Amino acid sequence: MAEACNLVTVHRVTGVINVPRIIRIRSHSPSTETVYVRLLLGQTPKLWEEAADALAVALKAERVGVERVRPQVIALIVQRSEPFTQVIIPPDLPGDADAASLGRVYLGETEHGTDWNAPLLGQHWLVGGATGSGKNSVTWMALRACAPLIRDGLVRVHVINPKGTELNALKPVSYRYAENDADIVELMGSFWETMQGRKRVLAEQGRRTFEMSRETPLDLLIIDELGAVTGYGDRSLTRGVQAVLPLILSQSRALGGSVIGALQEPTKDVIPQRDLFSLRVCLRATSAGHVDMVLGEDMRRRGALADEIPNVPASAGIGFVVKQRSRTPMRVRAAYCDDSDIAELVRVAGWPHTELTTAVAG
Ligand SMILES: Nc1ncnc2c1ncn2[C@@H]1O[C@H](COP(=O)(O)OP(=O)(O)OP(=O)(O)O)[C@@H](O)[C@H]1O
Repeated sequence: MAEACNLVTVHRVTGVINVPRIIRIRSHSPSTETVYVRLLLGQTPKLWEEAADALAVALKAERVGVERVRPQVIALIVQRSEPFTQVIIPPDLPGDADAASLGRVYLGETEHGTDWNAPLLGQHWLVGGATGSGKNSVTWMALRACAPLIRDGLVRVHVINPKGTELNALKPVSYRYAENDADIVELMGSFWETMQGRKRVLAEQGRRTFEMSRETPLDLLIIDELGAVTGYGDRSLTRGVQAVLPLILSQSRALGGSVIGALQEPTKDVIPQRDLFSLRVCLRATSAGHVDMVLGEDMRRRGALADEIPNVPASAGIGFVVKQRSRTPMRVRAAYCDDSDIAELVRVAGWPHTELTTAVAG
């Protein structure tokens, strides 16, 4: 196999063929395995990345990703078939604020059969993907983790929903909610003012880092259709948003402001400061170019084949993230919140509010 893919070396004098040694194979599931390979002298991980397509054909695999493990050792992620054949059910909502850890939010599963978690506190998330790819699943999972914290006043949700769809279920539990252009610009402006106010509070308290409390809650800004508000929307909208969004993205993390943005058509002009989003997820994409635009340079070549995810409902929620440590793409699937899961999250997040409304109505 290595020979067919030009991954062997030949001794110049003796003519002996050196074949890279397989150190270990780990099977995560019938569909995915990791093969650890010791590189031959003179070989680079990049050489193997460039041979990934040929390796996939030779191994009869759908995809081969190449991960740098340590000097001279790489791991080949060999995906033979779709690892995610079932919809992933979200775990129970955390019952109380203590149980909800925003340092480690459960989002779904990885191709290695492990939980897919990501920190939300002090982080921004970007979710790219074609229409119908399931972008909102990631947002809903973040909100489920936040539900008891919203109820207890420790998290405030600011929602920008230009399409007025699905996320409108959040209206009753949102601190701020906007659908039309003027309201969106106003909401963004007030979010930035909140962050500036927070800066003053922290300075007065002599603190440099934010701690989540009722006085200083986590302000979570959710932007559905980031592209519309930063790029291809009406000029008054995009101008207003562009005036503050870069400031919010660059300064709010340490002040208790997090942003989750969803994006359909990832192009340069609509992704503001991509690198400020610490978690970037690329679900099914319509073009190869979109993948690197969301995940970062070279990620498609290194195995994030999001544009090859079939455009069928059974693929919703499947995509790629980049492992922080090795900078290698990893296939993931977000858990799916159905209408009853969303209703439950809104009920828990809005509990005192709902109680109050019921009491008044009664
Ligand atoms: N994580 C998931 N697992 C399984 N199915 C999902 C998942 N997420 C979404 N779906 C299914 O895919 C459909 C499309 O999802 P959704 O509308 O969230 O996609 P989207 O990317 O937000 O699309 P748009 O950009 O058009 O709003 C949903 O109606 C649901 O049936």
